Amino acid sequence: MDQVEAGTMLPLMEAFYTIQGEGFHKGTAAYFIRVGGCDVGCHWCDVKESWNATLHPPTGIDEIVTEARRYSNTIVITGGEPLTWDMGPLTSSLKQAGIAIHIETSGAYPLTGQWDWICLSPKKNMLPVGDIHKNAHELKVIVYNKHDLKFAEEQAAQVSPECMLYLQPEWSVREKVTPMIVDYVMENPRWRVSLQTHKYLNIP
Ligand SMILES: C[S@@+](CC[C@H](N)C(=O)[O-])C[C@H]1O[C@@H](n2cnc3c(N)ncnc32)[C@H](O)[C@@H]1O
Ligand SMILES: Nc1nc2[nH]cc(C(=O)O)c2c(=O)[nH]1
Ligand code: SF4
Ligand SMILES: [Mg+2]
Repeated sequence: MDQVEAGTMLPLMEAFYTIQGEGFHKGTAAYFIRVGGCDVGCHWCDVKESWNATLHPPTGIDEIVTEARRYSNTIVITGGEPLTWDMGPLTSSLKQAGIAIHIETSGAYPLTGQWDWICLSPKKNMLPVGDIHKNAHELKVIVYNKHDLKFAEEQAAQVSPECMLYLQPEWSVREKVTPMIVDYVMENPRWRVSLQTHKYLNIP
């Protein structure tokens, strides 16, 4: 559909008001907009239902923004992979409404849109493109095994000096990898631990 190509409609999977569970803004209220479509293919992805964009109805950005502003002055755009789509129209409309806009992204597609906070969560199987590393406010690497710590350092070498660094256990192996992350952060205090606290709180 032309309007989805243009970013004036987006395949909307769900939108919900909750507490940001992860990373730097953990613990703060925000309205989440989950956009469908992702072909990065992380085998442990916790929202595989988001991958097929055709299952999620093309929704006009005016409708998305009207709903969002009823809930919060902070919006997190996630997915799926939001950068699959042109984020320009949605983010300029949210900006006009005076809303702070955050993104959760793998960076696998070119960065579009205007952002107050970029959380980059790079994936080995489809590396970030362009210069998103330089623009990231937060680097959040998911740790599934020991090799992911090496990958984390390779990614950290590409971000700005101000970028916050997080290691987040992959949920299904959290009991195994969390002790390894704890030791790593104590030895490398540039890094911080990020937990998916919303899953412990039983909230979306
Ligand atoms: C579902 S993704 C959507 C946004 C984007 N596609 C990305 O990967 O950054 C949202 C966040 O959840 C993380 N995530 C996904 N599955 C996870 C899992 N099983 N355990 C821990 N974090 C996970 C991702 O790395 C990302 O930081
Ligand atoms: N509460 C809550 N916090 C989150 N932070 C990042 C999430 C995401 O799926 O992008 C997420 C999510 O799904 N729920
Ligand atoms: S990039 Fe994000 S949405 Fe896509 S498969 Fe990986 S974790 Fe899931
Ligand atoms: Mg999530």
